[in-house]
Amino acid sequence: MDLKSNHTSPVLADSSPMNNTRLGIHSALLPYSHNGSAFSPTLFLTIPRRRPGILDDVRSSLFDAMKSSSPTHNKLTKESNTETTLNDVDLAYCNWTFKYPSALASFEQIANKAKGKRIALFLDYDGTLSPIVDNPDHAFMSNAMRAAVKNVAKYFPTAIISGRSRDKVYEFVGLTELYYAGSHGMDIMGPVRPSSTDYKNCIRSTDKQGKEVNLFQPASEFLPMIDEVYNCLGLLCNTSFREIYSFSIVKMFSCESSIQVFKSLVEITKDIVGANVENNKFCVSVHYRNVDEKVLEVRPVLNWHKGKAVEFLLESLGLMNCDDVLPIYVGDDRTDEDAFKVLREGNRGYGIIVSSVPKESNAFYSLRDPLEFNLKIIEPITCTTCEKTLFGMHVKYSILETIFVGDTYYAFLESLVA
Ligand SMILES: O=P(O)(O)OC[C@H]1O[C@H](O[C@H]2O[C@H](CO)[C@@H](O)[C@H](O)[C@H]2O)[C@H](O)[C@@H](O)[C@@H]1O
Repeated sequence: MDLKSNHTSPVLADSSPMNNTRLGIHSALLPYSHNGSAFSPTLFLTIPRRRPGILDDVRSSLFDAMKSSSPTHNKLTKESNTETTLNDVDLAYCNWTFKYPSALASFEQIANKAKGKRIALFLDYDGTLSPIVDNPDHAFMSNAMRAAVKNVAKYFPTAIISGRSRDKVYEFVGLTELYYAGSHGMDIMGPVRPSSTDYKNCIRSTDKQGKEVNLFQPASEFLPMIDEVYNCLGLLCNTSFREIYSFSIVKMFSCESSIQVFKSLVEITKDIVGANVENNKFCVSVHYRNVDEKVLEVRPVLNWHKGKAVEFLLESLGLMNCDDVLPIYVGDDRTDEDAFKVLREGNRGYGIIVSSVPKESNAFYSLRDPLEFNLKIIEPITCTTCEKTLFGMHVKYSILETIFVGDTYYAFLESLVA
């Protein structure tokens, strides 16, 4: 098994591509961010001076580039009889979907691929099942989404893989029928594996309902250090983070010790006020999205990520290397890319990226926002011809949406539940 921990230091990672100020800090890194931007593994701190950030510039130049290589979309408005252009943002998004087609529009293609296969569904939480909101404690999923996920899980093994702590994401989702992986897959509670001896730190345990499960925590040796970092950051936030008026980003760095992390953060963020620190058990998130949609994360340097968590769960479910299994992973941020990549590289399944802005991804398909990913109603249907009870997904907003009627529809559904 390819699980290596070469360092005992945690990593601070962030997605901002800004580079105004550089402060070198020792370390080996894992480049993680929540915003989908890739960055080079160099060490520096970046402190942009003004809002809006460079992301806006990048975005607008990207849009300009797309626009100039696209046909002009003009339309005449009936009322004013004046010419108006299609909104630039929509146009850019529209162009992007040539590369990452909408999972809704491509349902037939997905359905074809799923024929005769068992689907295994992996879902990210923030930005996928819940909308992104300012306060991380208020990222609630809607009841409709919960009901949809519950229904999906009746038919397909379904797991949530989140950067949150496993307990926290379970608290939000509240469905006992799912498998949960927290801390970006570093804390997995899954089905009892046929053999857990090949994974260090994989133990038998019981879940909240007393059911026997496997608990895999590949980063458990980092726990004391992460706790220390969390305590330091918590103190820092209480004292100096009051009201954010300027914008500082630690692009990414890691240190010999959490004390160094703490000292660096004090220095970098002394003018920043109002941020919020979240303990995700094996990771610590420092939120400063009130300046921009950013989160800084401290996590162990460990060759373990959401892609590995998908593989681990597939293996635990006895679905690994099975030709008749189609894993689907839905996620929205940089950490989900590891899972998309695993599915794409092995030609095993489909990643679906939830994004309202164009960005490079290893996913195959896209969805615009969590509202579009509403698995709404999935209900058993009785086929009028064969009288078998079938599995139905036929509502407007669903990645698995189907509007088939008649035989084709039933044939597809039958193969799904076969
Ligand atoms: O893997 P995920 O389930 O997507 O979790 C990733 C991070 O999500 C949360 O932060 C993000 O959502 C917050 C609530 O909408 C938002 O305020 C923040 O700006 C986003 O980055 C969560 O709070 C983090 O701990 C997770 O790592």
